[in-house]
Amino acid sequence: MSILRFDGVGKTYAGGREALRNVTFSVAPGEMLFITGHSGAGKSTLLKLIQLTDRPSLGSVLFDERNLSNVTGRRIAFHRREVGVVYQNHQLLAERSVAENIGLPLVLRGMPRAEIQKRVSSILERMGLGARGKALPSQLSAGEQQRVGIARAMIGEPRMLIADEPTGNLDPTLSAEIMEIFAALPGRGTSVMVASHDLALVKRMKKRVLVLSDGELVDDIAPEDLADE
Ligand SMILES: Nc1ncnc2c1ncn2[C@@H]1O[C@H](COP(=O)(O)OP(=O)(O)OP(=O)(O)O)[C@@H](O)[C@H]1O
Repeated sequence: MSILRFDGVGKTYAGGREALRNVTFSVAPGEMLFITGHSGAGKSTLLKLIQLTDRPSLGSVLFDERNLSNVTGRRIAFHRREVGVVYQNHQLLAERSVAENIGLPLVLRGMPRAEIQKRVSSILERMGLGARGKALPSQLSAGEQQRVGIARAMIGEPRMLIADEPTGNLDPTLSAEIMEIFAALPGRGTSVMVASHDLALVKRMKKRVLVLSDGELVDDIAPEDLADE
């Protein structure tokens, strides 16, 4: 049983650039893994195929045992509810409070306000942002803003959380702190997949690491094989 399975996936962009070649791996429910590789290795392309912002040219992507090539039209929006996304620059709404930013995905789903408030307070606590709900994003530090981005992606209890270079704008200490937050997220039923070019940082987290090079999956390192590095 897997939440995500790539089976012989290839992606060639218009113009002939082959971004992914014969990529096969699977992710168990609640598993945490990193994906790393040099710039242009194909990390963002792989994440786009999970969000259905792009489609494979070859092979198949299965999410919760469903082939995503059969997910079209209105069903794309339902699929995206199951995939929380954390962005590098967090993309928070500047004029909305932290609590409003985090609750927005639930407002869009029409959830009752009291239930949204309850969930938002709980996730604010969990992210160590308990006192910052009424603040505007600009009043927070870079690390706090990224924690708000993670909270917003998690609030809908997605089956999988994906993040593309979530520490790209942070200094090394904050980057490690944010990666620790990702590493602590699974175990509540959400699988987490974080892309980062920073191999040294990723290896320190002692989680599974997929390594892409020129579009090919060249390594799939188990946490126990990172223990002594
Ligand atoms: N929309 C596109 N059209 C054409 N080529 C693209 C497109 N998006 C990405 N590419 C190319 O596909 C390859 C893989 O890009 P991708 O963004 O997936 O790599 P990445 O590993 O995420 O890199 P980075 O760490 O720099 O973000 C690169 O050569 C890139 O130039």
